[in-house]
Amino acid sequence: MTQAALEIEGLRHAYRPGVPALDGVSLRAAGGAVTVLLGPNGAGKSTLFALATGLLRPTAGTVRVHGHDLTREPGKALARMGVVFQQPTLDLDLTVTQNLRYFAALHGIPRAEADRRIDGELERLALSDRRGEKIRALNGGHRRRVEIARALLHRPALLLLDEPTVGLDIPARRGLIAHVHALCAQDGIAVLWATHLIDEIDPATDSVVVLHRGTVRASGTVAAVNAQTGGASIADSFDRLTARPAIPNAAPNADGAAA
Ligand SMILES: Nc1ncnc2c1ncn2[C@@H]1O[C@H](COP(=O)(O)OP(=O)(O)OP(=O)(O)O)[C@@H](O)[C@H]1O
Repeated sequence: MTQAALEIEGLRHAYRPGVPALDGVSLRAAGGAVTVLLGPNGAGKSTLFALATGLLRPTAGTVRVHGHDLTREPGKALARMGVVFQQPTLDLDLTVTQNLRYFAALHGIPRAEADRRIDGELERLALSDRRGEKIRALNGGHRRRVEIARALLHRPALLLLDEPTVGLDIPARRGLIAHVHALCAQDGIAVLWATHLIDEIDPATDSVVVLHRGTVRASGTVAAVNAQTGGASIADSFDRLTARPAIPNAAPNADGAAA
């Protein structure tokens, strides 16, 4: 099997002894595609992100980023990874450019090169005209885009996004989803996108990993997951895999439109 940008094997973590939040999770995220980590509240998505970024140490299992083991070669593994956490981490009283320059400096990117990269990322995220504004003045969708621009400045091979659309309205959500898919296609980076929202999956292109109560219940393309469950759609498969009772004839809504 060829090397994927992210390879997780047998990952386990328990916050309390005997109560695993993750219990032997394995998954891969390949370059040029979005892998959607789909799970309901409490499935273990944020725990997986904390382990994949080295914030928590697993009780068992491995995380490899472009072949670099996160425990044994944390510097090399983290250098290839960009992260957007669920909770925004921009400095509200700095401008867009100041936030991005600060992050570039932390990565040791020289100022002139940092400014070139900042210009490029802001342009493709349609934010060039906001560069001099304080983060406080931006709406939620634009703040998220700044976080994505920041996560890409050191040219990672892997981008981790933990529920990046939380709090955004529907047009902002759609815009963010489209931007991230375009980044994948343009740069060939791998994206792991955690969500509980089925309508954030592009059934034509995305891979899906369904996580429930700390274990992977199914994975693969949408067609493969539906074949595994016998579901008529990914929404149906998700209900079957997470044992949520299906609501007959329910109208699709913003949180779970059938794909
Ligand atoms: N710091 C913590 N201490 C103890 N238990 C925790 C902690 N963080 C998470 N948990 C528990 O671990 C399990 C997985 O939680 P986690 O936050 O990883 O799930 P999630 O899929 O990200 O959920 P959500 O969609 O609600 O963010 C849950 O049972 C949760 O209560």
